[in-house]
Amino acid sequence: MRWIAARGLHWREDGDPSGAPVVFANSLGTDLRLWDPVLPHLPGGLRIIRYDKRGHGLSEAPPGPYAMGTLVADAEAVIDAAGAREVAFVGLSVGGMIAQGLAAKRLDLVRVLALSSTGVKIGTRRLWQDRIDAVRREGLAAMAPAILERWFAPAFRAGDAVPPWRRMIETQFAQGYAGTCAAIAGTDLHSVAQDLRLPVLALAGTEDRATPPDLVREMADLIPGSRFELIRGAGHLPCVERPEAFAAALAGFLRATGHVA
Ligand SMILES: O=C(O)CC1=CCC(=O)O1
Repeated sequence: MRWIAARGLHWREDGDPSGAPVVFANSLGTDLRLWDPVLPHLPGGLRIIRYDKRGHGLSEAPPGPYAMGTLVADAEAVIDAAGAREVAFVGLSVGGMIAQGLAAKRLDLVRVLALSSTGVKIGTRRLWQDRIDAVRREGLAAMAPAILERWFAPAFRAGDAVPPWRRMIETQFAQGYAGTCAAIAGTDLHSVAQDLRLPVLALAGTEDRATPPDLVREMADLIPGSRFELIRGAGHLPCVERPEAFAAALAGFLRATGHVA
């Protein structure tokens, strides 16, 4: 367990300490355990760096609203704390927005991007304000059923794997959740995406109701030379629902771009 005191951020590393660095950024309402199902399926020779976005997991949850620039600066701080450079940055949903912002700002830190279940703009200001009002009024436990419906395809929800993910939602900070909603509401990366000049993989779950495949494809179409792949049968969190397929797509991309042998 590692800690960046100046920013109140929790991060950790796994895998090969001298391997090719891969940084993972999680989505709204999740913490770094989001990536647990994928790690066993990744190739060897990777240095896996994960962190809890501010307002989530073991990181601090200062009062919001958060700005996307602050979330990007947090990602920079994690990479600096790890002493890493030229990382592969993997971001899911708001984590994918952070990834785009980071690559635009600090191309020296990032070599390739994998953007899962994300877009250049997610939802509307009205939608996010409603979400902020709901979390302040009701709390995350009351919102969990609706969140799980957006996260997972019906087949996954019908099985017995959902309770730990419900717990993950319920144990996040309401203040951190609201602060992050505000960051998403204020973010439009249309012009940023068009100017990205690095290898990018865009991944979409065919059953995703939060960031449907068309939204992910819109982002991929804006990024010159990017690659778009569908993960069949998965909702918003393909790393949870289809971890082997997610890992295979990521590993194929890391090999194709020479990030790992
Ligand atoms: O709506 C959700 O809960 C899914 C989501 C949207 C942005 C994000 O990070 O997660």
